[in-house]
Amino acid sequence: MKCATVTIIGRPSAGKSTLVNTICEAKVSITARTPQTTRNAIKGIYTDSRGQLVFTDTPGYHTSDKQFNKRLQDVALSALEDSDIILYVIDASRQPGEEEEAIAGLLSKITKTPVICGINKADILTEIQKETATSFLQKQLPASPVLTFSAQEDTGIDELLITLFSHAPESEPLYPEETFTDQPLEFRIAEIIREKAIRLSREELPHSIFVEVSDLEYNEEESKVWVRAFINVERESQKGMVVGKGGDNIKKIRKESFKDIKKIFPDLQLTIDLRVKTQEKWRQDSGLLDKLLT
Ligand SMILES: Nc1nc2c(ncn2[C@@H]2O[C@H](COP(=O)(O)OP(=O)(O)OP(=O)(O)O)[C@@H](O)[C@H]2O)c(=O)[nH]1
Repeated sequence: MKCATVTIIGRPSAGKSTLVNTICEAKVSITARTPQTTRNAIKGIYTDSRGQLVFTDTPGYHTSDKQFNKRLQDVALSALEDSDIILYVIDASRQPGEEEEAIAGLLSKITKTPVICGINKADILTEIQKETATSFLQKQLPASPVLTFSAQEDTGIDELLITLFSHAPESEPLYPEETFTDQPLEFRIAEIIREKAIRLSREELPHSIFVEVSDLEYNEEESKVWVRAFINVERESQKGMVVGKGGDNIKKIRKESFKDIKKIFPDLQLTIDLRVKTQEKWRQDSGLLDKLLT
């Protein structure tokens, strides 16, 4: 059997979360049109007769030196050093630019861990865009194989898995076969709510939101489960944007979250108590950042 930990790196919105979801066929990470929505190193686990691949979905790599982005960068770098394989995903519909060069430059310095390059969004790329991206990657990372696929359309993914397994070391699986994520339940629930809150709120909000599941109670006799969660915003003024007029928006967030959380508890009667709270400057609170990023 083979088993490898695979760290996915790439610019924000390259499609890293979509790729993990497609491979693992489960909603383990969150996707949204807003860049940099993935704050944690989330694992998706894929197992078949060849062995097991454990994916770490790194946050978007940023060159900014602000504390928040710096922390994201630290997470990406520490995850890279620990893995068996690095999968570098690029969205070739955008020009490479400074950020892409920074990532490629960083990866070119890695000698011990194999780097596999993936050109994503093949479904919307022109031949010229594919060629430009391929030659960029061949120049920057001449030792790395380059594959083209569409995470969204699920094309080229089988070839990607073949390449990943060919670089995976011989080893016993790290997780039981049926596992697709090792995230604690509270975290999965918080991620579902955060995704809905981001999708349903105005553009300027996303980075100011984090979700905390404060209570998760089961009543086995009555087949009931009760969830209390807080959507935390940074400023009092943002609270209204999440809650919406007459509570309209928060109701929508709860309704949409309910559908996905219900899938986790199909046989239980689910109640969600969702509230909005202001926690000023949470992004500058390093204690809280530690909690969220580990
Ligand atoms: N056309 C097309 N769109 C894609 C594909 N893969 C991802 N997308 C879209 O690209 C956007 C970003 O995808 P994500 O998976 O959230 O990207 P990410 O790299 O995880 O982003 P961060 O978490 O911000 O680092 C979403 O709107 C996806 O639907 C693809 O293969 N084709």
